[in-house]
Amino acid sequence: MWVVIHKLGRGVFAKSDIFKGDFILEYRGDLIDPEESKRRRRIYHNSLKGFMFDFIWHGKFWTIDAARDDGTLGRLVNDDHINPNCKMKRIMVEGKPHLCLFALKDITPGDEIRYNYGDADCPWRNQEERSGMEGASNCPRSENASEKDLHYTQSSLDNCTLNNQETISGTNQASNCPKSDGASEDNQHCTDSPQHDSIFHIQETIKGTNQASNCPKSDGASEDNQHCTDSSQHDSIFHIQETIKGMNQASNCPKSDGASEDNQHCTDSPQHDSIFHIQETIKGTNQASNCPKSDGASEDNQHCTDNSQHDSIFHIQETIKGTNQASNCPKSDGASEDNQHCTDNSQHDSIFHIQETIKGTNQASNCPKSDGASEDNQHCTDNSQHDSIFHIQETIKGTNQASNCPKSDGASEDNQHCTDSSQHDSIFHIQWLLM
Ligand SMILES: C[S@@+](CC[C@H](N)C(=O)[O-])C[C@H]1O[C@@H](n2cnc3c(N)ncnc32)[C@H](O)[C@@H]1O
Repeated sequence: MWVVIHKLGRGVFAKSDIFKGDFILEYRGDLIDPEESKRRRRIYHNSLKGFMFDFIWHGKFWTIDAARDDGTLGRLVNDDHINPNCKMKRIMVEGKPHLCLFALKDITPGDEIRYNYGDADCPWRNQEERSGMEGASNCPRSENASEKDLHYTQSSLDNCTLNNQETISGTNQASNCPKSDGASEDNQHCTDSPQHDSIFHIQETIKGTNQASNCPKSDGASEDNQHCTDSSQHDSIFHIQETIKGMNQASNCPKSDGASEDNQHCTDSPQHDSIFHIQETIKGTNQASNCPKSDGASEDNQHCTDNSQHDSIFHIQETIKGTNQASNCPKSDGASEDNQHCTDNSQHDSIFHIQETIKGTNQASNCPKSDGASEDNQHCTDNSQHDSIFHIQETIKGTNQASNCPKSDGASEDNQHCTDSSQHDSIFHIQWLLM
């Protein structure tokens, strides 16, 4: 069972053991100077100011602005100034400061990751913790994130990223991964994309109800494609629990786990083949979505079968009480042409567009534009929406949701998964029953 924090909105929870001194994740965002920080604060809604992390560097206040939802988890870690289990440190990577979280103590599965935002004037302190998205113009702020600069190179960075991905789930981090609080500072290698693939559950609360999702079962996918099995909780499974009523939601991109080039849909920085199970309970009703069934696509393209769920990138566009969030298609960096479903220019067949209407506000997402994918893989073009794009339209509070089958305009037979005569297996119609 997962602890759900009702009043703080989203929080990040350990899924596996984390040990004292372990590097946990980076607080990622735009590094901006004091002038730019001031400018953004002038125009940001209060709820966004809470994602601006100030710290001193070279005698000035700099800011990491994580207001934009880039899918990373650092921005979702909550404050605890009394009993934090981790600490933010400033790490230098190729001359630029990065903010990285390190465990102050052993953290066990189910614990919420929380750090002391600093001496800032956080409005929720000295009073009962209350709903999180109220103004927090000076939180988080660390006035002494680190007393001295620790310098690292890109290669040590990359090396550590790899080790983190390989070792964190239930085991110690590799020896060259960053360590804190006791470990030599020399070992602190903060990574460029240190989001940890195996450990977090985002638990969100919808009016006091719990949500949980389980790892999909894989039983017959080729080793190459088997990203989530019974025995190994896969790094791409995210549990997204959402809090509606004043909260934002975010989706996170899982990291690549070393799929062969053939299956490398999302690598390094780009997001990865991911299985999302979004289960939402709103006012006591359950909703569930299931993996689409495969209809005979070539092995090469068969990313989702009856038993092995599929590499899916979710784009969750959410408008909650007038605030938009958007996530963008990950960039592909070297997937073979055959499998390159999401490139700089052509988004991928597995992109989910989740449209949610909450409290009467509409959001819309559009089909990604394709400009250069091979015919074989061109699943979503200007004219033909692709078979694997999910349009989940959700209306909360008594309205209907519907999704339509995309129209095909000439994609090769191989890829034409949704036609007039055969409703395609990858289209989900998710309808929510409310109240
Ligand atoms: C960096 S975000 C953390 C993620 C946030 N809970 C969310 O759902 O987006 C910082 C914001 O979370 C909320 N928050 C963080 N720690 C809190 C706490 N201890 N009590 C109440 N609200 C908190 C505040 O609104 C703060 O501005």
